[in-house]
Amino acid sequence: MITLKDILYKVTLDTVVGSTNVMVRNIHFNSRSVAINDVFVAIKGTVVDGHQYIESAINQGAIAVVCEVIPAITKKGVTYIKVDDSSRALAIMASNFYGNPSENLKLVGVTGTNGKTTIASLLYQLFKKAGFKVGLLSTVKIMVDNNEFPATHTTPDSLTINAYLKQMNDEGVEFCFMEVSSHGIDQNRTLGLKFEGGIFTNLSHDHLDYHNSFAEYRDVKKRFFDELPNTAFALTNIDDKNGSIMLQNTKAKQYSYALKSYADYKAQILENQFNGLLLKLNDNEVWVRLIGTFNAYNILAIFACAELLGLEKDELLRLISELESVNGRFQFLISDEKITAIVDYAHTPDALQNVLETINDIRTKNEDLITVVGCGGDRDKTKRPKMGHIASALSTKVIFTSDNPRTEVPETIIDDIEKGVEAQNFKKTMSIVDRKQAIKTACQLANPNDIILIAGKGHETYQEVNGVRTDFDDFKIVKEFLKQLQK
Ligand SMILES: CC(=O)N[C@H]1[C@@H](OP(=O)(O)OP(=O)(O)OC[C@H]2O[C@@H](n3ccc(=O)[nH]c3=O)[C@H](O)[C@@H]2O)O[C@H](CO)[C@@H](O)[C@@H]1O[C@H](C)C(=O)N[C@@H](C)C(=O)N[C@H](CCC(=O)O)C(=O)O
Ligand SMILES: Nc1ncnc2c1ncn2[C@@H]1O[C@H](COP(=O)(O)OP(=O)(O)OP(=O)(O)O)[C@@H](O)[C@H]1O
Ligand SMILES: N[C@H](CCC[C@H](N)C(=O)O)C(=O)O
Ligand SMILES: [Mg+2]
Repeated sequence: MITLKDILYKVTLDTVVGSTNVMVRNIHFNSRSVAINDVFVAIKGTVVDGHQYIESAINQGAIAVVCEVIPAITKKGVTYIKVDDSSRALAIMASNFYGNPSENLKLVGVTGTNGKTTIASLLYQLFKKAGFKVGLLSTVKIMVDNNEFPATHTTPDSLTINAYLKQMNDEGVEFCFMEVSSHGIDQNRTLGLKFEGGIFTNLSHDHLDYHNSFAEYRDVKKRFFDELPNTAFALTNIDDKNGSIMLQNTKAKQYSYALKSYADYKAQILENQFNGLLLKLNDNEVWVRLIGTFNAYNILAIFACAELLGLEKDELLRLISELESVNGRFQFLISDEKITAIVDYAHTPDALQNVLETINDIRTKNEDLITVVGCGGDRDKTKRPKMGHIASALSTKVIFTSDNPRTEVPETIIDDIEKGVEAQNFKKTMSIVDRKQAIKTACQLANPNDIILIAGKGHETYQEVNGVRTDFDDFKIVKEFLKQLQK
């Protein structure tokens, strides 16, 4: 138990009705989770206004309420705190409640449209290999050193973040790498955390359903760097036209990385093949087992970040050459018959184009590129024809299939995708509703040296149909079929 006064340390209080010298058991922003002696923080959400649940939170035992508007009728014995912005207050309260755990480890945040999961996960891998106890908060999973927990968000809410950071403190974790999404920044989920460093990857059109404009999306990302302390480093991709904008107002020490421009950390691609990249990182040559130009950026960011965190260069280069691709992010295998299979999470037109262009940059005309792809049900329908167009224009053969149809009819989704295929590309395509059969067919169609891309599900381990999730793992399935074909 901790006093309300201690939880509110550094929160700017507008009005206080009642006492802050009360003992508090827990903090909640969802009234449904409130129990006796908890604090309820009322937040105006995107769907409803949490203020309308103040009464029900009190009925469930809330001893205090933090809100932007104190209700007209207050209850005796309950403390009401008015603040300017409840979600900001929540973030600071969350840190205080868990003993400011971000101050007891080195926390690095990765933000940008693409590459966050890849960079954060590879940094986790690298620091583990270097012998440290490490934490990870990512889209794919949460790691408290060796203990794995499922992730529900790319950047969880501030209470969840601090709860995991506290667990990391208890485990003696020294470094933690986390993804910082634009939703996370906008909703103050990372506010009040003490970051040792921040990394910017790149910015392209995304999440414009949530942010009103590209400029707003960019400015939200920039806020993360604006809020870094002067003890932190801010590492940015200067090849991206928004890379320097990110650092305009930061107090942190500024560092840049680039493949094309002048920068503190530079990389040159010496070889780009299906079994990896030969890179020159500043003046050091290193072979990495990751594919494609965008991974050269990711590796460079990792190299720079690890050096800024104090890893010794020679050891760092050796560890970089040992890194393995992240689950479902350009994860690849090469069969004994020399068929390359790539599993990637590309589930948007942009990402799909990116991945296909990367593969086409490496492959020669003699090798076929067979793409297996679908689109999720109950999700943005406008992306379907676009993905149909991109897949068929940039592959030799395409098999359209299902990707979590959810409550929709799978055949209808595939029809929508096929609407984007241009007449001259139709003969390259076929549709197989059953994703397992689609993958099997791709394996049967492939000749030695061909490439199979299975896009859309990446690390997911299920197929969701009508609310039911059954086990499904693209990588395991393709690996099994390619093995069977060898017999
Ligand atoms: C659009 C969005 O980001 N929503 C997030 C937001 O919820 P919200 O504002 O919609 O909440 P709301 O339903 O309006 O409710 C407002 C308040 O009333 C409370 N309430 C509500 C009902 C009730 O009975 N009692 C009660 O107290 C709610 O707990 C909440 O505090 O705040 C919640 C708590 O932090 C988040 O879980 C929730 O994430 C939803 C589930 C979500 O899908 N978010 C996605 C879009 C997201 O955050 N994605 C990013 C990036 C992904 C990427 O880069 O691809 C991520 O970081 O994961
Ligand atoms: N640096 C990069 N630049 C462009 N594309 C990338 C980069 N790194 C990875 N990708 C591609 O972008 C997609 C997303 O990669 P990743 O999961 O690492 O990004 P993310 O920022 O975590 O995305 P999300 O917002 O979905 O969590 C993948 O399809 C991957 O192949
Ligand atoms: N976070 C995204 C991921 C989509 C992945 C794709 N496999 C799908 O199910 O549509 C969503 O749930 O919309
Ligand atoms: Mg991610």
